[in-house]
Amino acid sequence: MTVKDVFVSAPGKAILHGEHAVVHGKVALAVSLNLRTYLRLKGTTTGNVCINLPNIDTFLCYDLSELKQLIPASCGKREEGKPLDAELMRRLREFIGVTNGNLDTCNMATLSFLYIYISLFGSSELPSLTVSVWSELPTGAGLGSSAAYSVCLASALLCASGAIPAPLKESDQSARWCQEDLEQINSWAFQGEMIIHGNPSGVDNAVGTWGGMLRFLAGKIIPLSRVPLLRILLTNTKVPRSTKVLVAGVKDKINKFPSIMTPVLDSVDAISCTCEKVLSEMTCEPITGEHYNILEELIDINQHHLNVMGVGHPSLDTLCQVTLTKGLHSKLTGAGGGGCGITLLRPETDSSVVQTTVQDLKDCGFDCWETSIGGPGVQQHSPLSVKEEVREILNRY
Ligand SMILES: Nc1ncnc2c1ncn2[C@@H]1O[C@H](COP(=O)(O)OP(=O)(O)OP(=O)(O)O)[C@@H](O)[C@H]1O
Ligand SMILES: C[C@@](O)(CCO)CC(=O)[O-]
Ligand SMILES: [Mg+2]
Repeated sequence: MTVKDVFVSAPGKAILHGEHAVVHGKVALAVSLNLRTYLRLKGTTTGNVCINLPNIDTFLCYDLSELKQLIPASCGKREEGKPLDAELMRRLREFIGVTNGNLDTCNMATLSFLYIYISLFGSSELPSLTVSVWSELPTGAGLGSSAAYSVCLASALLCASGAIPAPLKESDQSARWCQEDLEQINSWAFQGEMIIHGNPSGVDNAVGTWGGMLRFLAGKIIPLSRVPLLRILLTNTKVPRSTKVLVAGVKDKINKFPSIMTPVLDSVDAISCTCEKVLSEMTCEPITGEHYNILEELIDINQHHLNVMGVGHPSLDTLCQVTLTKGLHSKLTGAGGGGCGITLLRPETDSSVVQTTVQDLKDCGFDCWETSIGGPGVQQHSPLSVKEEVREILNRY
């Protein structure tokens, strides 16, 4: 069986409010970014499955006959959206040589690819193919790189397996799937996130799938269509961290001090709800300085709560202090522990202030840029419509 070629992309995300609390059933507000992950899947006749992940220096090929041995009897009987298939996970871990629970960058990415590939094709015939992924997102920095990766894998492999149609018509440059297909992509991407994150809430893969701004609560996704245009500065402290480890740390703290941590999570929930209310008011009445004052105070309070949860970092404190000297308010975004932060810019923030702030943050060794938010969710592309720089990288493999 030779599968058809597929080219897809999915956006990264920034969480405005609710990271970590969302894992424990609280509201999160998240928004897609204009930075994307691109995946090219090519049908081959080599008898191999190859995966090229240049962002993480991973280039691997597996013989189909080896992979066939890993297919568990349960394959094909399982529905998407269910907990991971423990037997397939056990076999895959053994196959790629992971015996303890600690998965490094390369193993996590490889495991989630092989898991989705075998789950989707295992009940029929494993096809020979090459998957290459390249991302504009920093890997493991809080901008949802794992979710964008999982959403790309899920959409391309579902499409190649025929489980969902390819939406792209000959004359199109890019196309999106219908709601039902997006739900399937989202739930397979969630499986990928389970392998990478351990215990994900699903907010990141939902943003990667649907794009725009979302309210997320216990798996329920509500797109927020009426939101004001927000100017946001993104800063990558470049301090490495693992979402899986940070999420597990917050859980331990909640288990250790339930009566202390529960009110903190409830307060974060109230912050997300208040922020949503203010954003909605800003679309139906004239925007005032007071709206921005409230948004800034919410950012400050949430940043303190995130420090209480133990997911702060001295580099993030520096970000908050440096931006505050310019009258700007920042918080971490994503899992914290380093990684990225967001800074809210006011409409009247002068470009000279933005420039000097960016320079001051760069002088701290950080990457910093003004970003546009609300990019489209997962898309299929005609290869020629993709930016030349991305095409050139993916064409190397
Ligand atoms: N471009 C990519 N190529 C291959 N693997 C990737 C890529 N992007 C992300 N990954 C996988 O995702 C892991 C990083 O996920 P992690 O959840 O820790 O960070 P994040 O998703 O960037 O941040 P957050 O979850 O806080 O938003 C990497 O270790 C790797 O396994
Ligand atoms: C830290 C967290 O809340 C957000 C990571 O972007 C984890 C999750 O929701 O899965
Ligand atoms: Mg992640």
